[in-house]
Amino acid sequence: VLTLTNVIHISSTKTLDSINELHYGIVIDCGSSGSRIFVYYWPTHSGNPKDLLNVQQLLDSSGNAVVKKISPGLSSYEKTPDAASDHIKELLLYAQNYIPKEKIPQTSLYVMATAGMRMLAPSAQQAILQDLREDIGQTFQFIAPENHFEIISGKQEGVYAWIAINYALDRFSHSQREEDQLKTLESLPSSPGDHQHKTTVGIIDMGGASIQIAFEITDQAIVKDIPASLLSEFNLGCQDSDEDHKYNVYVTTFLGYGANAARKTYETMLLQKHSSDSSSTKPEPIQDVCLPTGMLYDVQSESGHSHKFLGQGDYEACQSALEPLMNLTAPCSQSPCSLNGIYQPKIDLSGEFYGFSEFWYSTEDVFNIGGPYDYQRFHDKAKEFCKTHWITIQDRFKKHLYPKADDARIELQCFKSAWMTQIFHKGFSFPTSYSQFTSAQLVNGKDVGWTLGALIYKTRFLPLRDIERLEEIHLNQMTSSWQKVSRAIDASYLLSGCFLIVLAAIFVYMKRLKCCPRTELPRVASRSYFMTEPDQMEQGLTKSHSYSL
Ligand SMILES: Nc1nc2c(ncn2[C@@H]2O[C@H](COP(=O)(O)OP(=O)(O)OP(=O)(O)O)[C@@H](O)[C@H]2O)c(=O)[nH]1
Repeated sequence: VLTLTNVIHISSTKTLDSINELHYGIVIDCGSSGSRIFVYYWPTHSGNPKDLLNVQQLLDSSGNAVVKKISPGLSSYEKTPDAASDHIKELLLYAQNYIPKEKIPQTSLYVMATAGMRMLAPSAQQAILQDLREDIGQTFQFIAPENHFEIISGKQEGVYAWIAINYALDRFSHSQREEDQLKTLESLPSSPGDHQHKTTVGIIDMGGASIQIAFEITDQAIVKDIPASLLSEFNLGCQDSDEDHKYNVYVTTFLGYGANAARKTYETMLLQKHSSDSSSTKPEPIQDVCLPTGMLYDVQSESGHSHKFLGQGDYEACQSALEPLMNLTAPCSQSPCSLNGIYQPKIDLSGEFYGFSEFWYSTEDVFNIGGPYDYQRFHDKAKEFCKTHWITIQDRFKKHLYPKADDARIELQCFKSAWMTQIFHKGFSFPTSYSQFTSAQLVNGKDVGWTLGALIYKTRFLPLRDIERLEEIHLNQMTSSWQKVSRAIDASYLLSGCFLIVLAAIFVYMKRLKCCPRTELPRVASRSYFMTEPDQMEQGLTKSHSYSL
């Protein structure tokens, strides 16, 4: 028994090794302001088709996420596409140090570009992507077929961000016990085997060049009303038949509405106003209510001319000045509409929303109030910051009183604060009393950028492979255990059979002894008995005994 247990133990240890194996994946976010690499890992899938992969962000030995960002963005290689791969190589050389060497050829690499690249002409986009596809494949051993280098749509970016945060908040698990608890709390009827979706959160992601908004629609009547271009229906489960992970998400993107792009549009608007204003024969600087008081800011126009803007530090005037840029009066063919005449279904204000990128940086970097958003608190901070004289702000900056901010941040904090709040309250129509909005970057220690969602989506079928492998291992283990057990059973049956035969032989022999005493057995007769099966053993003994005589 000991030997059998040991054999099973050894084989299951080997199996466990393969089950506990770690897998790696890399996603590079090529944004308008820079490219950022993220490394993720996950253990082999649990084997339960209802579970998603357990994807984690890779940390270094000090517990810091393996992340690196370089500037400028990939789109800045518009005129020099041949140099684009050097930009990405720098990130990969950094990341590959953190992945076990033997795992590199099994690690998928995804290079995904967003709004900066979307804004380029198709020929420029293709030239950059081609350079990456050729050079990265030759230089690195990662799994990186051509379709792993792509410019993702704003809709994809929004859905990926939505997946990332809901995954980090554990809104995709559907354990029956949790559901039952939830239902008890909500006094909803529960039926066995009834797996319901947890409530998901919505997202608003404001990057440098574009904004995405995405939230789940559970009401089928509203789903039917949403134009296909604004709806994403997807299944995160590894099997199409998996109803538990099917979602209908309203998602839309606004290219050119990201904070940096909006600033450019605003500057163009000021320049146009200045040149069209008959009284503006006076020389520059041009007054800018969206810059801190007294700040002199150099602006490069699209035609390449330099201009000077002078900060007026008037936050509320800035908010009003930005309203025309949101195009709120555009014709709205299906109401209600948000920006640009785009339909946006009524938002359930009892639900939660999370804001990323600019929403996080604008609340946290200078004001230190990232996390749950409070309109009045943010408004007061922003108003105060804008009206503060630029000399004072610079002085504070030099004294490291804004340790999370860089030069670009403090220069545009006033403008970005106004843009963020206008987009949120006027553009997307969240009332100022809405208290379920949180700006975020990390949730439960996980970076919740869209890259995490992209990886979860791209690897959604991997569990199938693991499930098949686990089933195979399980089957082999069952077969080998059964073979061992059945061999053991065979052996014990054989032994018992022999034992019974011996017993029967002894019994027959004893009976015979009673009727024919041994002393009377003639030697010849003994030889003839030797040929009779039931007495075989006794005959042997007799024989040996006789021979020894
Ligand atoms: N403090 C801080 N600010 C950042 C960081 N990364 C980006 N920003 C700021 O946030 C703005 C938006 O940057 P991202 O969120 O990276 O957006 P992006 O990917 O470049 O933009 P899209 O292409 O529109 O998706 C930038 O212009 C910066 O001002 C960061 O790591 N720290």
